[in-house]
Amino acid sequence: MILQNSISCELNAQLGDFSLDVALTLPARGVSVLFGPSGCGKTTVLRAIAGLEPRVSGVVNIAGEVWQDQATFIPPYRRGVGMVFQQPSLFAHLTVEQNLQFGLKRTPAAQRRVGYERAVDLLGIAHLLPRQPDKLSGGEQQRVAIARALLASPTLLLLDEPLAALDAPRKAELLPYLASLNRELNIPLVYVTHAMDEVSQLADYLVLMSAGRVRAQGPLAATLAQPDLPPEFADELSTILDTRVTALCDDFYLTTLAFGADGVAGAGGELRVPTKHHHIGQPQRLRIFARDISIATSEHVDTSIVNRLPATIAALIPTSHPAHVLVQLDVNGTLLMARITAYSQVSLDLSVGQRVWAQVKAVALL
Ligand SMILES: Nc1ncnc2c1ncn2[C@@H]1O[C@H](COP(=O)(O)OP(=O)(O)OP(=O)(O)O)[C@@H](O)[C@H]1O
Repeated sequence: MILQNSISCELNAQLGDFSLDVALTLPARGVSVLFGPSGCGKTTVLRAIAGLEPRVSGVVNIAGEVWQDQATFIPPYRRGVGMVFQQPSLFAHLTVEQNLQFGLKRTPAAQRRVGYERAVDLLGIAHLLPRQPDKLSGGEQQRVAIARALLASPTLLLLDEPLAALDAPRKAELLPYLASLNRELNIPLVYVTHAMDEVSQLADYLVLMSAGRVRAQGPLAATLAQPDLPPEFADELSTILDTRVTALCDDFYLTTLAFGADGVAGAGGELRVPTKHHHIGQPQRLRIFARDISIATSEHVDTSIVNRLPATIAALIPTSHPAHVLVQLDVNGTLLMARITAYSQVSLDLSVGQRVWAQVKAVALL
């Protein structure tokens, strides 16, 4: 089945003291990430989509196909979802190759959407095929588990904190493989995490959850730039920028990245960041937290802050915290969001339309 349009869920449950009441509309392509603190109900939503939570009532509609409603409950084995969990659950007595063959045999040849070679190649596990799972690192085991799930040709791949059990280097090793699944395959991913670095690197669509409710949802960049993010997510407020490498300064190990309105690199402005194996012309996505931009009414050259951008104040927006104000900045057509104190707004006498300098204190490369 080719998925089109959307994955739509309305889910309700009372599990002891915990109540779940969510309505989601996820695009049926790309990576949708459910993000929120521990215990907010992310896993329960994922399991309900897979048909593993009979206690959850409501509607699960996958691109027009009803998996659950008042009259219907398609059993899990007929939903054709692939699941990957925090702990890779490989068969210990089988080699990697035999584990993969197990996934492959679950789907008749005519219905296969991912070939064996392709899955092995995508996850970079050809050299691991003869080994037993206990001879693999945690990250390698997880790559095999993902390949096995893919080989069952799922209509939807559900990943529940697949990196949570890994240390930082293993996590960094696995993230690019997950990102490539999105680019290379036409299988929608729904990904649960409480790690924001995974969100910004993987998500096309973001759902912010807390206490069994959806607090915000939408395309990644638009959701993170939403001025009215609920207080528990206010620190996440940020601008995602798509940039292109325009210069490399080897003396100081700095890369110049140009961004622009309508995707024209350089039309908006330039940022310099510590070099990370860049080459000229390379696309690079950035995240700039609103709390990492400060504002000056004149250019400060006597500062260690490398990135200073001339901007116009497009909007001044109160936040749920009285100490903070959001400043929407227009940098030649690209909008950046800054968070400053209400005290600074008053003492600098900031107003909409004013020309200022945005001082960017930190940039995260995604
Ligand atoms: N059978 C149950 N009885 C009572 N409460 C339950 C039951 N199953 C789950 N819960 C509660 O439901 C809430 C949501 O759990 P869930 O695992 O979905 O959260 P989560 O956001 O995925 O958390 P984590 O990030 O820690 O995995 C939790 O507070 C949990 O204690």
